[in-house]
Amino acid sequence: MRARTSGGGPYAGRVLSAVGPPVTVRVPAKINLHLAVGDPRPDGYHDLVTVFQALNLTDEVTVTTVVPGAIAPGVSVTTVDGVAGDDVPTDTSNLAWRAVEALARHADRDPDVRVALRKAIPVAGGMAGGSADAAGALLATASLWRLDLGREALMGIAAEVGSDVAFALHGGTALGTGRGERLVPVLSRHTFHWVVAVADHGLSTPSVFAELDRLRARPEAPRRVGDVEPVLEALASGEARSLALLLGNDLQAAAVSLDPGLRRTLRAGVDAGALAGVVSGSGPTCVFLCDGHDAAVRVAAELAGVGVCRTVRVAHGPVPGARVVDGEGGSTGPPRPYDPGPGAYA
Ligand SMILES: C[C@@](CO)(OP(=O)(O)O)[C@H](O)COP(=O)(O)OP(=O)(O)OC[C@H]1O[C@@H](n2ccc(N)nc2=O)[C@H](O)[C@@H]1O
Ligand SMILES: Nc1ncnc2c1ncn2[C@@H]1O[C@H](COP(=O)(O)OP(=O)(O)O)[C@@H](O)[C@H]1O
Repeated sequence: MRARTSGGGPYAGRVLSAVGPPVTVRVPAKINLHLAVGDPRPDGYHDLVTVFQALNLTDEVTVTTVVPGAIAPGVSVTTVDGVAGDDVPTDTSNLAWRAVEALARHADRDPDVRVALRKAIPVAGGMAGGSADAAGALLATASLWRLDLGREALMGIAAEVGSDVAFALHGGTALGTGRGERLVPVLSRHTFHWVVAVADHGLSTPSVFAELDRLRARPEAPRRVGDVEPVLEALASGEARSLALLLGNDLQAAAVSLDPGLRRTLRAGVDAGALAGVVSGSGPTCVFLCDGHDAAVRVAAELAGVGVCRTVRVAHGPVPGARVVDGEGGSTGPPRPYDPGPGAYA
């Protein structure tokens, strides 16, 4: 079914796409188990060597075809699980919308969709919630439009939208280089159990990178994290205790410098019985590796009682990247053009 708009508005006279059922994609948050940050590049970015892991803390992105007079183009946001969504834009600066626009340019068509975000990933928390929404919007829109896109093409568009978007599509555990957008799957045996301490405020990613540059310009520059190889070996062994000794993040010193209260959060998690804790990405979320699910539940309960953060969540990883989900709001149509494949969470 194709429809032509009538009357005014941005799509007046244009041929609109077939009005198929909405597509819903579930997409995970990430944490960085290892984050080595290089010196600033001429383009303002920093080269990274990072190990991402996707956690079962997910946003849902539903993309619906615009119906003139009924469904307007744009973005709407609802939050769940106590997530504070005030900072999430609903205009064209929303990363999910930017992803739709990037895909529309690639497909040479109008971005004639409505994007509904259901956010459970903390905002500006160092868990790449915006990037997750962008990845979800890309996959959902590509499915809605039944674009014949390969994995490489979709990953390329993802990397244009933001450094972490490609990983949100990929999921699992992966080694990221460049800005973090060049990915290689990492063998990760077993499931790792985490406690996620969500702060009551966000930290701006560019400010944290800038603070690291400032700290590194001083004589007492923070120590850099070690090589990534031992981290990869610990992941392959599946030993949480080995991995705990190796968690490291060059941005942690900068995040703590901007938000000294994080020191207390990190200490409280370990005092509560976690094997180790680390700031995720640019923070301020802190994640704590625990010795199994039951231990994580105990640590979460104790940490929640200390009052060092807004909310505490129990999570595990690795989990798959962005996936079309069936059910209400989802689509049960024929196979989708993009399939990240089983290697996505080796
Ligand atoms: C730090 C990390 C680690 O995974 O995660 P978050 O803490 O944001 O979740 C990422 O590298 C963040 O990726 P993302 O949030 O997509 O960043 P982008 O939108 O690409 O960049 C935002 C800004 O951060 C700085 N930036 C980002 C990535 C990078 N490799 N070097 C940088 O210097 C730049 O100032 C850039 O303008
Ligand atoms: N869909 C989105 N969800 C969350 N934040 C978004 C989104 N689109 C744009 N933003 C902006 O990006 C900033 C960083 O958000 P987020 O991706 O959640 O954190 P981080 O970069 O720390 O992982 C937010 O403060 C917000 O202004």
